[in-house]
Amino acid sequence: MSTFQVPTVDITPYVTGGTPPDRAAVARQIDSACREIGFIQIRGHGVSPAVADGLASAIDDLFGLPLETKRQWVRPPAENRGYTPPKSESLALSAGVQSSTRMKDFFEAYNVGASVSEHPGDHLLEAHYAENTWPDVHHFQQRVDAWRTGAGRVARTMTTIFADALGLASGFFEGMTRHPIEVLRMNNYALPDGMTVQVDDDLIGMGEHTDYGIVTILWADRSPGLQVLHGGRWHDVSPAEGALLINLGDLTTRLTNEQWLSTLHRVKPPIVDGTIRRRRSAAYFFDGDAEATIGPLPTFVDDEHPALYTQVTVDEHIQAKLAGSRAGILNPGAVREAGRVLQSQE
Ligand SMILES: O=C(O)CCC(=O)C(=O)O
Ligand SMILES: [Fe+2]
Repeated sequence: MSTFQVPTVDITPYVTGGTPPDRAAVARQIDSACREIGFIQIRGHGVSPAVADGLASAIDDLFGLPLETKRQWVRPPAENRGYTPPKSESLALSAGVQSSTRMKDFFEAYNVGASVSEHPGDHLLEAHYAENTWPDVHHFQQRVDAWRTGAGRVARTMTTIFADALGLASGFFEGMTRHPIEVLRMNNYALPDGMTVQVDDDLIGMGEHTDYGIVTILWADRSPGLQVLHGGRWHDVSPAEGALLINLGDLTTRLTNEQWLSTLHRVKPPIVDGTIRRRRSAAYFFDGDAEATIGPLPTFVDDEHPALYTQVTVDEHIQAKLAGSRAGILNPGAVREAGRVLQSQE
């Protein structure tokens, strides 16, 4: 495996009010990172280490509980909330890639997100804004909500930079993120005691997929396992101490008519002495208003660049993705993502 590096960008000028030239320099760096890689490591994001430590400790307290205890917080597949036991989801199906012979992904997860009650008075497509189930873990909600608030702020800062970098009107993304679908998925990669699987190269923590929305803010501990597809090969990615990973989702790819890429990624934690080395991560998905319509923007379409996607609502797009990952229904709308995975396997 090569020593591939994702670009690092310090976004301080957008967090603490930098000068216009400083901001323009950040926007240029983000533009080239999004065109070439679709994954960025950011510094200067302003979320305190104490808040990150709180998130990590909440993850540890929760996933350290017995499987049977955690199972009481499982929610139906249609609601992207609560506990997901190991081997319940197949992320590759969300990307339109069939993996019938492969065992399901072994990650376990806990999802929380923006709920109807957080947007009183808005008429929401309720399926995307289900209420949260909070586990019976001391101060779990406080610790996790502190992270959600910080990650939400980073997501909005990133979309401000995106508008500048893409030459769009400032405020463009605000228009489609008044009450965004927003989910924090906390992931734990470790085989629970008593689970027997063949520990071989096919064992996958989380199958290859692109994220679904506008942008993802990814906190990860520094255990290896995350890999991104670039130039037809999988590369290991690990954030530097205190940095956050940012990756683009499919909605941004659709808006930019593939000028910017939602990068395929997967998780394969290393196997040491026949067992999996534990890894933890938390992906904050910032997905746009459910009723917003998304398609290639006119500035990215011309005779040489015909529109590669039709207009869809965020609701339709996210539902098709979740049906793939959570309900096991291959996503027929992910033709272009599936093509990228299959190309990498040739
Ligand atoms: O565990 C990781 O680093 C990646 C998680 C991820 O890709 C996701 O939750 O969508
Ligand atoms: Fe992901």
